[in-house]
Amino acid sequence: MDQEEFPGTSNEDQNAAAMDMFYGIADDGDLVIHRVESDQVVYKPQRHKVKMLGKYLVGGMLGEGSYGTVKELLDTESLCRRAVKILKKRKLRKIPNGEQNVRREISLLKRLQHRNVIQLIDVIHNEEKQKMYMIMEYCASELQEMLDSVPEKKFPVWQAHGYFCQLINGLEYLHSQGIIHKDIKPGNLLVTNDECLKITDLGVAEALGQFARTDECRTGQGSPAFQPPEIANGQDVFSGFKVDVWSSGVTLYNITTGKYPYDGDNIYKLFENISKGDYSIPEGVSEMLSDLLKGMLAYDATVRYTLQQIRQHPWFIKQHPRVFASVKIPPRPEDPDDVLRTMTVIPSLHAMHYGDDSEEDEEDEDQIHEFSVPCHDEPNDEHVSLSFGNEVRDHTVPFEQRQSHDVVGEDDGALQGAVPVPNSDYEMKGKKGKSRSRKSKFSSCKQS
Ligand SMILES: Nc1ncnc2c1ncn2[C@@H]1O[C@H](COP(=O)(O)OP(=O)(O)OP(=O)(O)O)[C@@H](O)[C@H]1O
Repeated sequence: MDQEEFPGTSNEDQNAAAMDMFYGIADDGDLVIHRVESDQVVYKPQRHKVKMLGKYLVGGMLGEGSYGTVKELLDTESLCRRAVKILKKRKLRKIPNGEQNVRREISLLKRLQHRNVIQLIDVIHNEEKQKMYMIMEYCASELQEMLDSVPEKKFPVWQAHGYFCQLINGLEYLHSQGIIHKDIKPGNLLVTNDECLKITDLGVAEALGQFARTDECRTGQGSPAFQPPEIANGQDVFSGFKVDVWSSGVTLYNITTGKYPYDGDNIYKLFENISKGDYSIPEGVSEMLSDLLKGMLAYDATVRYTLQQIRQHPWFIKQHPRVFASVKIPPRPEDPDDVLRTMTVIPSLHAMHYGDDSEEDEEDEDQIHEFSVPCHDEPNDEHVSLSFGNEVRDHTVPFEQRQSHDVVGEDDGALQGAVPVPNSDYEMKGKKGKSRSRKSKFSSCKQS
């Protein structure tokens, strides 16, 4: 801010005076926000923190699970998009079987390679920070997120069929490797931009012994609504393969009808309903699909369909006409205009390749006065530091061209469309926040 604007006053006074200029108070005491044209807004270059994890450039948050956060990466050698699950060992210790589940998931994923099973690319340990990084193939969305984006919460039959066939392919591969997934559900089925389904989350999966003669299992820790009667009844020993067939049946039921075969207000009620075996198939479901669902949701696991029977079922074989429009991958909630879910590493790439103009920054620094206003979307605001060993770099470079909407406080209705711009430099500082409703750390603007 130009010191001459408010001579002889403290920074706080100047900020307050500047705020008055933009908000103003009308005669009736109401707050008035003065509209400022976008061409009057000049962005001050900001430092953008570029994070590297080995050869990977770290982008924005993709999601958060109970075990850790998932962020986007760019492999700077192959230029492949990747995802990293960041696991804090201290947090894992607080989750029942947390460390054991992660260790098992890593050891299982390491030996798997199939188009319909998520590929684990790399695992990085940071003993000093007690963190673990699981680098995986990048997926654009998950079935659950796609279902949640439409009011009817289901896919058209032809689209559901395409996903279901890929689920059966992936599951058949897992079973051929002696692995029971035990937690098949739409939330664990990721989708790539080219519609390839990937089974993920092998945290509660079980590998049958190398010389096991049956698929007998004794534990089930999957999501309750997808559990078969034998688990709901507390049976000691049950067929692992048939558990996956059942939960794939519940998944098929869900993605084609938007409903669940069994529900309940709590897990006890839900398990009671599952163990009664009393469910119905909604009206409008074709006879062919209804028949497949009944075969997959057979109460008695011994008569429940096998994967081979599913493959041979007429509904599985049928070419379903594409009569209804597909459910698309929705834009990320934090950026509704970005329908293509563009790479979140772009700001970092920009910062890396357009270099540092810190001279200008330093000149301006004395004139910057700070105040806090809510803004949105600052991907690095709560970023974990990824620097460790010699492998990882963690440095700061300015990010020159922030998007205009960065200065509009979308979290604050009062600021929508009306940018509070003083006629001198300002830096706005926000609070730390979470991925989907993150607040901007800074957005600054000056009036020319
Ligand atoms: N490989 C990936 N590519 C893109 N996004 C991913 C990838 N893996 C996970 N995600 C996103 O991150 C979110 C969290 O994933 P994660 O596997 O940690 O947890 P979850 O399966 O949702 O929950 P939980 O671990 O509690 O069962 C997912 O919902 C998904 O949106």
